[in-house]
Amino acid sequence: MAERAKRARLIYNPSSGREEMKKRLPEILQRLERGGLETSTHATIGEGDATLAAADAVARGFDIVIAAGGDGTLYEVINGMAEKENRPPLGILPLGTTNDFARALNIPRNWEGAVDVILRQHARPIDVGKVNQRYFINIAGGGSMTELTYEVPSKLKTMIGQMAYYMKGLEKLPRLRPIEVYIRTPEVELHEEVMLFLISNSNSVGGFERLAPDASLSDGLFDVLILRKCNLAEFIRVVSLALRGEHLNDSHVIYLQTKHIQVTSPDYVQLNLDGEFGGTLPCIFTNLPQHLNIFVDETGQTTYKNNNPLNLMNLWKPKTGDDNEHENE
Ligand SMILES: Nc1ncnc2c1ncn2[C@@H]1O[C@H](COP(=O)(O)OP(=O)(O)OP(=O)(O)O)[C@@H](O)[C@H]1O
Repeated sequence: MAERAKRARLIYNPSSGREEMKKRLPEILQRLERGGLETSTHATIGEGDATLAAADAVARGFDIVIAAGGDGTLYEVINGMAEKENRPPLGILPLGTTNDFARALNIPRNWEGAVDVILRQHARPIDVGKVNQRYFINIAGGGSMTELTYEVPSKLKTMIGQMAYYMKGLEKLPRLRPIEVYIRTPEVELHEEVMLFLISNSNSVGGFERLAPDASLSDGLFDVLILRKCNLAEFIRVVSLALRGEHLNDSHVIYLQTKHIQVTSPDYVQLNLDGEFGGTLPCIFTNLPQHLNIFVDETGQTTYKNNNPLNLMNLWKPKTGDDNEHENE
């Protein structure tokens, strides 16, 4: 008896990035089908819909789930899958304004290359972060500037792409304020006034490629970076060091690795999870080791061009497809 074709559920956000998915859908479906994946689609209609669609795809027994869009869509899809017992492998088509996680996995930014990664079905087990009842795969953070990613209106991003982040970042710079936090891990306890804290799974975050140089996506550990209270000049200096990966020895920076971390604060602190609003403190972060299988480029051929790392405008600039093409395209 012939083996049945694998069934894939393609969950896509038609509004992602420059709305490329709307144009490319027939070609993407054709390539997936020719590559042997019987594919059906779900177009998301708004916030939270990709989470419902992913949970539904798991319940209906699809062999593969594909998230097409930006980091926001990926975040929602992961939140629909992470709780489930039988989690099918996940493919990513990075067609959003920000695609930090696809970048961390070296998934090609061009749709043909990304589809081919899915068709080769080389899965890598990836850690997932759990915070209260939500999940993240790339980074969680709180404090100055971390709310930037979800404060920029989607329409503005569609219209002017990354410029929208520059504008918002400049607007916020004079209003940087420290927050008071209590941080508890199995290894340390801290009580500090901090500008921000980041709890990272990968090293590719918001345009910083060397933020957590030892971060591994599969080691069961978070890389935690905390920036102590500082003034504007010091803030900019540490950020420019971070762009070169030279910030870890700075006296304002606390760096540690852990699998479990509790953060509380007397202040009102919003959480950013993979670029989306993720509730407020207090929070408990737990690393779920190798919780999801994600298709990656096993050939190692995908490389990303580095933008000018000394350009301070990169401060607020998540990498994009528009200015971040692959060298091997
Ligand atoms: N049909 C839709 N129309 C408008 N927004 C939608 C729609 N479907 C989903 N969304 C929302 O769009 C948000 C952004 O999606 P996504 O990350 O894929 O695109 P993006 O262009 O990279 O934007 P961002 O930079 O905000 O992540 C998601 O958080 C999702 O809730």
